[in-house]
Amino acid sequence: MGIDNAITLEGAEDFADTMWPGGNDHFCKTVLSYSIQISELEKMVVRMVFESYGVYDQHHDSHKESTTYLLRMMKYRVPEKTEANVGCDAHTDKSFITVLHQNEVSGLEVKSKDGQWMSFTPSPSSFIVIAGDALLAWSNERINAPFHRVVMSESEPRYSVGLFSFIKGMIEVPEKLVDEKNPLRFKPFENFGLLRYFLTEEGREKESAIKAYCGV
Ligand SMILES: O=C(O)CCC(=O)C(=O)O
Ligand SMILES: [Fe+2]
Repeated sequence: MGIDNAITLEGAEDFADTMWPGGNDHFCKTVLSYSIQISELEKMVVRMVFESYGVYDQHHDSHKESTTYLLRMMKYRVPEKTEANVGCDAHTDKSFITVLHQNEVSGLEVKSKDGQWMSFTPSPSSFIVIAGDALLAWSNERINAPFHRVVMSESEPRYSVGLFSFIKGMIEVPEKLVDEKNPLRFKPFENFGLLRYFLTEEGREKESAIKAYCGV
């Protein structure tokens, strides 16, 4: 369960109204303040990415307008002796960017491109920024959306909170990120429906085939 439109008071209130009869003002203020501050970090990362690819002026405003945020809070209990793992299975996120934070209990592991699982020592002042599938698509596969998982091996429950940014509607790859060396690639993404080839001739030809594949 998560809070949609997490950087608006309405988003926090909708969630609180579902959880508590009569809502919960204190909860709303706390999560709203957290979400807004972490969304500033997300926006800084987005800005750096857009600037580094030289597409800030042309694409940043429309990107900003179509961004929404989801906040999810997670609890991982200590596994019973007979249980192998009660964390979360390896996956990539469907988001554009995910920003994670957790209590002092470790467990998050991220897979490097060469297949090694890397773990972290949690710190109250550190946030983990992970690229999601939408950023992989937007960057025409230049930015990897890494597999990650949670493996519980400590004797305390683990609490984490994730702010996930999403692009509403279709993901368009900036023209600058498509060239002969990096032709636009087709990937139908679960949750995103279909990714159109906006820019290439090949894409236009394939569009009807893609639509048929996705049933739209
Ligand atoms: O709890 C964590 O640190 C990771 C959670 C996660 O990967 C997710 O919710 O997608
Ligand atoms: Fe994740």
